[in-house]
Amino acid sequence: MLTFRNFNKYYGNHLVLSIPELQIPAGNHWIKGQNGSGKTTLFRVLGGLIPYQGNILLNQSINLQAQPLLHRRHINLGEAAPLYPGFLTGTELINLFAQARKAPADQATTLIKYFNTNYLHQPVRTYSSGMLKKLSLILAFIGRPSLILLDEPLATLDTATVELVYNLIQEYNSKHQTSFLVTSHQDAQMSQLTLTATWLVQNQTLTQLSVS
Ligand SMILES: Nc1ncnc2c1ncn2[C@@H]1O[C@H](COP(=O)(O)OP(=O)(O)OP(=O)(O)O)[C@@H](O)[C@H]1O
Repeated sequence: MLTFRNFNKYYGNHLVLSIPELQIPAGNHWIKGQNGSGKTTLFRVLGGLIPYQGNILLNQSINLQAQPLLHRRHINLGEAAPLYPGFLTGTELINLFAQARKAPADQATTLIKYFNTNYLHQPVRTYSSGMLKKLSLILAFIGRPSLILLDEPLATLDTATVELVYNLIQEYNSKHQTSFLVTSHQDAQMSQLTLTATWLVQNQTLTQLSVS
């Protein structure tokens, strides 16, 4: 699914990640790593938010940096601490994302009901952190991407909503062959997910810890 070749990410002179050659197959992947190891940086690179050196290919064909439009159609990013303009409502953001990603009809409505979000008519600045997280998850699941990146999706969610997130990941995986990269500091909860492999970000690189 993802191929890294001579990949390096620096902030100024500070090397944060270096992956000379790596393949990540399709499926569900859990990315672990200590605070400051580079997980969010990796996701921001894969989400097309920050530049990098080298090549990353999706499905052997889409070069993420050279084909930004295809990239955006195929990879969705749910950020750990999303920032949205506070004056927009959740509904406005969802409509915008659904239109931009050519989402299937009724997908947004189904997701809104699924996450029981009855507050989306209010501006984003009035949301609690859990309410904001649910909105960011709806936005991450909108469209039909090949890959969804979820950075700390479980943080600030109540137990019932965590369960909903797992079930939706499994559903997208089996029905639409969507792959997932998920970071979490919550080991016990991640074990509920059927994982293809677990990875560790450490010493400025990404290594595979285990395969299911
Ligand atoms: N915009 C930035 N400019 C400069 N350095 C940055 C920037 N963002 C992150 N870093 C540095 O890159 C390294 C990796 O940070 P990153 O946020 O990717 O880690 P993380 O694994 O997601 O951490 P956490 O688990 O605490 O969220 C850290 O040393 C951090 O200081």
